[in-house]
Amino acid sequence: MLLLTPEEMGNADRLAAESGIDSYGLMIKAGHAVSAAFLRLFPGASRATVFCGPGNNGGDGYVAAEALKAAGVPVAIFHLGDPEKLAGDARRARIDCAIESRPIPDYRLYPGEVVIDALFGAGLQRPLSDNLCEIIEAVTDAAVPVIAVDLPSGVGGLTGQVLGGAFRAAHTVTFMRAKPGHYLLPGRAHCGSLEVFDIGIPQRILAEAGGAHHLNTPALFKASLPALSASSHKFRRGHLGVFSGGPSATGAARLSAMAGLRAGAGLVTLAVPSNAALVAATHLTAVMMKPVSDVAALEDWLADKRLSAFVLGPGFGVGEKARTFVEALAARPLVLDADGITSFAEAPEQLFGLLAGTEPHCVLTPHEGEFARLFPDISKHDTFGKPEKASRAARRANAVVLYKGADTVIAAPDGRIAINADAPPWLATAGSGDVLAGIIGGLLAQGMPAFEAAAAGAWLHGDAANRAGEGLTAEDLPGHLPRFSAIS
Ligand SMILES: NC(=O)C1=CN([C@@H]2O[C@H](COP(=O)(O)OP(=O)(O)OC[C@H]3O[C@@H](n4cnc5c(N)ncnc54)[C@H](OP(=O)(O)O)[C@@H]3O)[C@@H](O)[C@H]2O)[C@H](O)CC1
Ligand SMILES: [K+]
Repeated sequence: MLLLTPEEMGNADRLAAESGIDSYGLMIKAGHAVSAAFLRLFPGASRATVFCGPGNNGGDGYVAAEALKAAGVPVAIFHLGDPEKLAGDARRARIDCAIESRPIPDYRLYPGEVVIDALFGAGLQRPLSDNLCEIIEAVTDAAVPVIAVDLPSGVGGLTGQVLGGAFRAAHTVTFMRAKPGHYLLPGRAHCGSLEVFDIGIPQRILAEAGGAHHLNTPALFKASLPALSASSHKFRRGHLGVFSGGPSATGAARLSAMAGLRAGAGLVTLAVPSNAALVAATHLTAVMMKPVSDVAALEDWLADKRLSAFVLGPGFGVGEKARTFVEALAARPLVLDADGITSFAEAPEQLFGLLAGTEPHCVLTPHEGEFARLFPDISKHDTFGKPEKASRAARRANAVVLYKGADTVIAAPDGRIAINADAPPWLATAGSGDVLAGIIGGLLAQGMPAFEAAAAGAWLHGDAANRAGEGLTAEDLPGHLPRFSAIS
């Protein structure tokens, strides 16, 4: 599912106009979609209170106001800025709207009203003024239902960040394609239910205008998911190696290993330091075990070319051993998670050097804190949204970066970005990240390319959590992974 950034949507508008499509016709359809949503969702409203901004978002608001009046709804319009300065389609929409408007400071709460927020959409440039924030706060505190046009005003369509303040909509009507800010946090929490309305811009124009950002749905990775065939053999289904920590820290790696097996790897081996072998062995059945205490033992083991992917990080321990192991593994498909990432906090360039110059085959899975350790300068950039941060990090590391959180973003060095928005809050539980690393490792082991494996891993992880339901523990997740053939 393609997402369009506000800039790309602007390009689509321009291309549509150049191809002869009437831009005012698009605005009419947009405004009518908003009035239809109002009538459908709030048929008993005492008044439609329409806040109209100084650009085309405001234009949509004037069209909606006029349509609601024609439907018999009492309407009050409050404008921001000098309406005489409106230009283009927005000016025309105001002229065609026979309702007197008042300046926004005149607004007072009105019992039973429903607000249409048409202040800013794609054109939001800077934080809202204090005066506007006060009005938004009054509306929010009074629990007045809000329908947002395109985006709740104050939410950045590219980043999902709130600039100063933002409406909390019950419903958002956007046009043609959702924007990243509808799915990234905190924007997602401000949108309420999201309606994507087709105002008639042709698909070929949308495809020409955008392309980098996608919502993470199976359409993005389904074609690359491993398929079982009659000739499948456990060796053909790949061999995943998962590195364990010492005797008191084998649990995290065991979670990864089990998840890798459930994700379809034909064989999974837990590589353990010798002093942890007994502890690990008492907990393993289908997962095999191999003592690998130092880099010499690792290099011996790596001579087995059937080993097709690795997970290093969960419970491994931070330090020199992790760095030397990654040095030995860097040319192979690898998920680097947790301690594996933190081990490079003092020398991120060493890691980037190891991964440079090849087809990207490594997946880094940092949460916010780990991301800041590897990419401190990128992480500090307040104006970058999560996709831009992940994308810059992916280019720098020449690796797929899966930036974890309630709005996980997956970015490839070639610019592809997937936003994962289906994970339930109960997925934030101890060991959940270890399972995610294992799923991705299991998919890499079966030959899936790194970006698709990471996107599929994040989606499968969320899907398993939804199936397992509230109260799950990380151990429950692998057992709830869906059959790949059942994913649509
Ligand atoms: N995408 C489509 O196919 C269609 C979209 N429509 C609607 O159009 C808007 C985008 O319209 P645009 O005019 O580009 O932008 P906005 O209306 O969102 O906002 C621009 C104006 O707002 C001013 N602005 C920006 N930020 C602030 C702020 N924090 N405080 C005050 N004013 C602000 C900005 O002023 P500048 O000084 O920065 O120039 C502009 O005046 C899209 O969202 C849809 O709703 C079409 O109607 C249908 C087709
Ligand atoms: K808006």
